[in-house]
Amino acid sequence: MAAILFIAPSEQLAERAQEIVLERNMDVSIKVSYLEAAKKYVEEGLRNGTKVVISRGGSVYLLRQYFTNVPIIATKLTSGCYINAFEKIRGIQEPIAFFSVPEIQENVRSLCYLMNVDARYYRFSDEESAEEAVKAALRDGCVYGIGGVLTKIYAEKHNLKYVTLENNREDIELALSAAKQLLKSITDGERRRRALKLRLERYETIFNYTHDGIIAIDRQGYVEVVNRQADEMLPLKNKPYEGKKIEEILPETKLPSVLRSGEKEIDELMKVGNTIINTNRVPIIIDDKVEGVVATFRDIESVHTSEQKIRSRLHRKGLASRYRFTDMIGESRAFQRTIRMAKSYAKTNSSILLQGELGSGKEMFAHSIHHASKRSKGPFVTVDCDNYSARALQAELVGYEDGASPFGNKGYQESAFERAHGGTLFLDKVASAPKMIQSLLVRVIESREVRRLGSDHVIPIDVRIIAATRYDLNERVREGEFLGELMYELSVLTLKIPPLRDRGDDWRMLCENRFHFFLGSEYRQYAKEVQTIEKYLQGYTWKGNAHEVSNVVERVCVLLKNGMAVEEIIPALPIDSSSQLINEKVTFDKWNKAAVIEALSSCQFNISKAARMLNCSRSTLYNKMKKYDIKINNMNN
Ligand SMILES: Nc1ncnc2c1ncn2[C@@H]1O[C@H](COP(=O)(O)OP(=O)(O)OP(=O)(O)O)[C@@H](O)[C@H]1O
Repeated sequence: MAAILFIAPSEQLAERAQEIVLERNMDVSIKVSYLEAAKKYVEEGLRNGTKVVISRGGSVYLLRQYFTNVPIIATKLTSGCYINAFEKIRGIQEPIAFFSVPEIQENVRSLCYLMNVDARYYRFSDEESAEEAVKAALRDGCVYGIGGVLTKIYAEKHNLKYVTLENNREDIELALSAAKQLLKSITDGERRRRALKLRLERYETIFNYTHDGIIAIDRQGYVEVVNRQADEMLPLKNKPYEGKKIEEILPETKLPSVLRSGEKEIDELMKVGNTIINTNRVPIIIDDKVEGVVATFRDIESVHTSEQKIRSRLHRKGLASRYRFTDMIGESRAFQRTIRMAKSYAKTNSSILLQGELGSGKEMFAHSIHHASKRSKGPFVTVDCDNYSARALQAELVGYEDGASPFGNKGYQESAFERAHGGTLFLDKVASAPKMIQSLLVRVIESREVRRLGSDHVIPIDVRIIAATRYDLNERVREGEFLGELMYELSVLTLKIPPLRDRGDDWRMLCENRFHFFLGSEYRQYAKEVQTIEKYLQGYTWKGNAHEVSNVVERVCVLLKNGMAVEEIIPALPIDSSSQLINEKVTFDKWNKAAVIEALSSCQFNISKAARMLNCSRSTLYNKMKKYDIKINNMNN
């Protein structure tokens, strides 16, 4: 069925319409029918793509009542249609009946008056009233009836002479043109609606699948849209939200003030329950007028989660903890007790102060605690407080905005607290932090917020702090070197790491581990020498703890690999000042092979540094190395 359906009440009208349709090459389905019978064609047409219906007279009236979802165009009877009819009734003196559904047109009335026709006008609306109209005409003494096909039926039934009005070509053309135009605007409208729907669906998808919550209000402050995320993130009231005043759904809102000022507010932070939400409020300005405001909301936690995912991918090495408790070597009761304590601390969220001598494993404990904590998937950030000047340490800890770098650097820098958000911040050698940094730390830790240098807003942070020191902080506080408040903040839990000398045979296990590390596959070759050396080291107090174990073993390995005999190496081993062997070491000849190797290895095999240490020129040192056949390639292999 074509998009235009023409229902002609008579064969004659159908034929005329067909002619025009062919001439104009139009796609129109033409059916001959009227009134009730015409309904089935419209129904069929609607099922098969009909968009516009054309009909005439009473059928139009009836079809419009039945079908409200399709436009029904009427072919109008213009005055030209009556000319033929007037030809037929010329000279008749008796009354003539004019039957029609709408009010008879004024021009027909004028024509009757001019032609001296005694005209009577009868209106009807359906078949029943059509018959009644014919009967009334007969009662009124009418001898002729003029009208459409319906009243013709009753005129014939009641023997009233009748002239059927037929539309002329012009009427049909008019109706077809109107139908064509209407069809165009319907299909255009449908296309536009489809495109709009598609666009809306696309926006709706973006709207509901973006991580941000979105609320838009119109210029009067009425809510236009609220997406799913905003609904979940904010304590909104009075659902459904659309169409309500923004204050009704979000009482504390600042959107109306943006509506008034027309000024956007970017990166504002607001607290909703325990969640910190980052908000942007942007006015929609059209032709210099504020037409509404769109606000986006982002849960800082989720920002950090996605940032962390990216960050941990990019800097996996830098931000992830490097050690686990299982990496720790030591079976002494003292050490095992410390590990057990550290493991129980790991389960909490409190600050931990690690106190232990140089090289006792504080950093290793900090990593392991982080790894065993609920924050293990978050970052582990280390700040060595001994490594920076006061200004640099401040910049490292709190960061700075673009243009606020204390060193005139371009761009911004995130604070260590931000980088550690959701994870652990390890403040190593915390006692080295200058006083002004200590008070800054107190402020940040207490408020759990950090403000970058040059910034006017604070960033909430969720960080567990582990600090390390080799000093007794209580003493430092007493001496006025360390802020009492900071010590209390940091030492909610304290872990004292025992020195190696109090850990039984742990030193031997560490030595073994290091020998394996430095000798690698050659270990078995030197097993006897290693045993002798370990025996010799028995009782040494290891003031530098694991650090010192590692350094001594590394040096011994270099000497062994250079073909030195154990007897030659023994004088190069560390001894306690109380030991008698000290004199042996002191008299160690500067140009002895062991002394040259020791000097080289303690300078990481840097010739210039070793020469300075031995107080000789580089070439003298080269000569000695040649003499003793000392090679410095692959020393660590
Ligand atoms: N129990 C242990 N098992 C294995 N290796 C250890 C152990 N303790 C320390 N180490 C190693 O010794 C070195 C020094 O340890 P760490 O840096 O943890 O000590 P620290 O107390 O933080 O030192 P510092 O006082 O210099 O900051 C590291 O290479 C570490 O891996």
